[in-house]
Amino acid sequence: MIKAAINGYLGHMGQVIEKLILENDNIELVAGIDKNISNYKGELEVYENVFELENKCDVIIDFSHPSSLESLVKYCTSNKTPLVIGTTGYGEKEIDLLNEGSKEIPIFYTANMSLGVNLLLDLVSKAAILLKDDFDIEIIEKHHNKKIDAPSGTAYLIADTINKELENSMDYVFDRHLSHKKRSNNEIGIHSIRGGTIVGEHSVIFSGLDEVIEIKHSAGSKQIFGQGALRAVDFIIGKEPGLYNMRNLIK
Ligand SMILES: NC(=O)C1=CN([C@@H]2O[C@H](COP(=O)(O)OP(=O)(O)OC[C@H]3O[C@@H](n4cnc5c(N)ncnc54)[C@H](OP(=O)(O)O)[C@@H]3O)[C@@H](O)[C@H]2O)C=CC1
Ligand SMILES: O=C(O)C1=N[C@H](C(=O)O)C[C@H](O)C1
Repeated sequence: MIKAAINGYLGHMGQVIEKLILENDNIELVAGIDKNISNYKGELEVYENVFELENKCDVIIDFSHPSSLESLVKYCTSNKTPLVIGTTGYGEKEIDLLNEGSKEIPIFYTANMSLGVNLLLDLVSKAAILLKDDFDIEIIEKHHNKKIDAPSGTAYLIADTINKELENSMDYVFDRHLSHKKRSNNEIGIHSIRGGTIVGEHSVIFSGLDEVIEIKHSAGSKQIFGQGALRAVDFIIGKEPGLYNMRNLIK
């Protein structure tokens, strides 16, 4: 049995993953960590600080907030505990922490744990290469009204995947606020919508002369992300130190 702890346990994804672990014969949930546990009345051991974890676990699953990454990486590197991370909203500081930490432990990180979005990444890569000279590229992402970060981690992941295929020649333009000039050929427009209970939608629009291609993924439930995270748990156990993502898992 793989002993797992969840950081961000009381959050939406933390609760979805707890239910999925209960149905999983290979993984056992041994603890939770969250920022504010004063109202918590459940039976699982839950801590406010990762360093309070009493039983060493085999893996920590993190769906929380960028502010917790530093202590997570410190704890996991000290205890040689692999990490599976789905948290988004990371900046340069957090990416540096991931790169440094992954020299000592295996870290699985992706902004989107669904299989579908990872297929979409392959499709948009191919489309970008074929269409780059004649089509404008725009990304629209839609999420629920509880989401803190914008644009979504997945929108950045899509933009970065396209940009890499196009030899990093593209600039990102966000929401076109109060813009009074035409778009240029070398930009990717990124737009965010927030409302209600939308689980997560990402559309990549390639617009050319008299034709438009739209490649779209819609998440119907948060379970698809949770299931991806549990696949990542199975994958990461026993791996050498390094930074892994869905491409490593799916291939
Ligand atoms: N990679 C993927 O496939 C997916 C990624 N995500 C990402 O996962 C993250 C969490 O999403 P979701 O569960 O919907 O968000 P929630 O806000 O519902 O849950 C986050 C939880 O983490 C807690 N938290 C905040 N700061 C810390 C901290 N420093 N240490 C420990 N816990 C902390 C929050 O507490 P409090 O509410 O008190 O602030 C909350 O309980 C987001 O970044 C989201 O974008 C979400 C779905 C899929
Ligand atoms: O916050 C969410 O809910 C989601 N966040 C991820 C992101 O920022 O891309 C993935 C998914 O779309 C759901």
